Order: sequence, then structure tokens, then C-alpha cells
Amino acid sequence: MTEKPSWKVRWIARRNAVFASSRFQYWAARIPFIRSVARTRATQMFDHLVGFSYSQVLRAAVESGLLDLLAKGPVSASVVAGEIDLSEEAALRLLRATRALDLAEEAGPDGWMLGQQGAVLQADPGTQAMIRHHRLLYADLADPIDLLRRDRKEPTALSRYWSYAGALHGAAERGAETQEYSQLMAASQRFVADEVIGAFRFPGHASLLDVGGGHGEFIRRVGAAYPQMRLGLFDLPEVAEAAREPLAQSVGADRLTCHPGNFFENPIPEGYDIVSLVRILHDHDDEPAMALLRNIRGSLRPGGRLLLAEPMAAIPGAEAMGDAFFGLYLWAMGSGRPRTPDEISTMMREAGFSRTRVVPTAQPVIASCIVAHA
Ligand SMILES: C[S@@+](CC[C@H](N)C(=O)[O-])C[C@H]1O[C@@H](n2cnc3c(N)ncnc32)[C@H](O)[C@@H]1O
Repeated sequence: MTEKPSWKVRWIARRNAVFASSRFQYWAARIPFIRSVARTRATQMFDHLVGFSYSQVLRAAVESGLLDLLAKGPVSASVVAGEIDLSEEAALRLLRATRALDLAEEAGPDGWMLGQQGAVLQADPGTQAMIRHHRLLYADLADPIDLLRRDRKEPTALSRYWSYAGALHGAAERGAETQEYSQLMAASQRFVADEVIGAFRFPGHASLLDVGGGHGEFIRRVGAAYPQMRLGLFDLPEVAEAAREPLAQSVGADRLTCHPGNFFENPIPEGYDIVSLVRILHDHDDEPAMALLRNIRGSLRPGGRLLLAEPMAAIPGAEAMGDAFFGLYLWAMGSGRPRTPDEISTMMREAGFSRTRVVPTAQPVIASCIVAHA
């Protein structure tokens, strides 16, 4: 005998039947108050429906150099056409599309400048790098069901291009590709570091080791905010070596140690008060992620802390970023998953940490933070 559905199941089924009825939709669009809710929902659904077109407008604006051109504006459509090698009609179509997304603004008749969102984007190489990079994700997502059915068993545009899934397991030693990836991460790291520094007060004289720290942008920013801090960077040998010289120049050689190594094969260096793990855990499936957390726990003395920062799943107000974006990005990449703060905290305690605390950040869409005590 099948179980009786719970009140919640019955309620959701009833609600969905009402929402799906064309009669309800007709009246919802006409009754005051309900009308504004209905309109918001319709706009949301439309945005989901055509989101790919919007992201391709962004891509065209970045890749063609249109944003840089508008930054020097006002420019006419014919100048834009000549500069980015389009017919005038095509240039105007693109300009109007960018205007609709607030990337461009027509300051006067045929005088085009950056719009508000355009000004922010044009000044942000990190987001522009992500927009360029996402062409790979969209190639992999062209047939999403096919991608899901392949169960991460075959190479994808994302995993192939970066050879990143290999690098994740310490297998890829293709320095140039790893370096290109690290540079992309560094461009977006500014925002993550700002979130963490704004949310977490480091003890001024503590020592900090950033594990998987790439070219050291996080260390650089924390080091600038806390000039007394001793700093360490742990990353794959080719990455740590490339970071050493420029990072020493920026933070001071006397307070920096670069540790080349593989966090799945080598012990995490001891002697640091805080270990940070920024945008690393979500790249890994549960088993290697647990191995990494245990490795870090083993390096910490009592009182030591692990500070983990990355975009997480099921964050109120940022749900789509977690499971709809990172869920599919990491699936296409072939490794990892976005996790909820609860899931991460449970893993940390399983790895031997005594207690954990979520540290609220201003922009969880960029990163959320959890601190675990050894
Ligand atoms: C997603 S990036 C994050 C970089 C940086 N933490 C940030 O947020 O910008 C992953 C970093 O982990 C490093 N990495 C990957 N596998 C590693 C391994 N097995 N051992 C050490 N570092 C590794 C990569 O070289 C890269 O710098």
C-alpha cells in the first residue's frame, strides 16, 4: 500500500494546479496587488527563458571591444560599426541590445556611452575574464541532458581546455595551462578577498597559510590589510614557483614562504595559526575533499583555525548561483559540487575539527565563509 501524501505534498500539488490554470493566470494579471506579483514572476520566468541571449550580448560587448569604445564615448553607431567590424545595422542592433541590459546608454541622438552596468563591467577585468571563459561552459551545456547522461566520464570543453580536472588531482603538470587558469582566478580573487577581509577579523600577529592559493592574490590582499602577518602559500610546484618572486616583491620576502606541493600527496606545512582554503573545496568530490580537510586538520595545533571561503549552495537569496550555476559548471568540469554550509560544517567535524561557525559575508553570491577550530 502506498503512503498517504503529507500535507505539504498535497498543498504543493494543489498550488501548482492553480498556478498552471490559464483562468488563474488571466485573473492574476488583472487583480491589483496580485498583478504585480504575477508580473514579477512572469519577468523572472522570461529571464530564465532567454538568459542565454543576455549572456551572449555580454560576450559580444566584451569580445568585440565595444565596452572599451563606449568608455571613450560618446560615439556614433557608424564609428562603432567601423571599429568593431560590423555593418552599421548590426552595430545598431548590438548597441540597442546592450542598452536594454544597461551596458550602454544613448546620451544624445546617436551618441553612445557606457550605461551603469557597463561602467562597472568595463572597469572589472575579472568579470570580463569570466565572460570570455564561459564560452566553454555554454559549449558543454549546448545539450544539457546529454552532458548529464555522460556522467562526467568523458572530457568536456571545460575539462579539456584547462586540463583542469587533471590539475585538480595533481596529475597535470602542463604549466602553461595551469598558469593561464591561475591568472583567470586571480582576476576575480579581488572580490572574494574583499568579502573575506570585510567579514573575518584576523588576529593581527597571526600567521596565515593559503592552501591552493594560486598566484597569491588572496595572500597579497590579506597581507596588505594586516602588515604584521606572516604569510605562506601552498600550491602545485609550477604555480607556487611562478608566484614566489612577484609575491615577495609585493608583500615582502621576509614574511613570505612559498610551499610547492600537492595537497593530496604531501602534508600541509605546519606552524601556521590559520589555514585558508579559498574556492578549493567545491572543486572536489566528497572523498578527496575529506582527504584535504583531514590533511589541513593534521597540520594545525590546538587553537589553530581553518578559514574556508567559496560560493555555497542553498544560500538564501543566492540559490541560483549555487545549484543552477556552480552545480552545472562543476559537473561540466568533471569534479566537485557546490555544498551547503551545513554539509561543509559536517565534513569539517568529521575531519576532526571541534567546532565550526558560519561568518556572514556581505555578498554571498561571491563567497560565504566558515571558520573551523582545530
Ligand atoms: C580554483 S583555484 C583557486 C585559487 C585561489 N584560491 C583563488 O580563489 O583564486 C584552485 C587552485 O588550487 C591549486 N591546486 C589544484 N590541485 C592542487 C593540488 N593537488 N595541490 C595543490 N594545489 C592544487 C591550483 O593550482 C589552483 O591554484
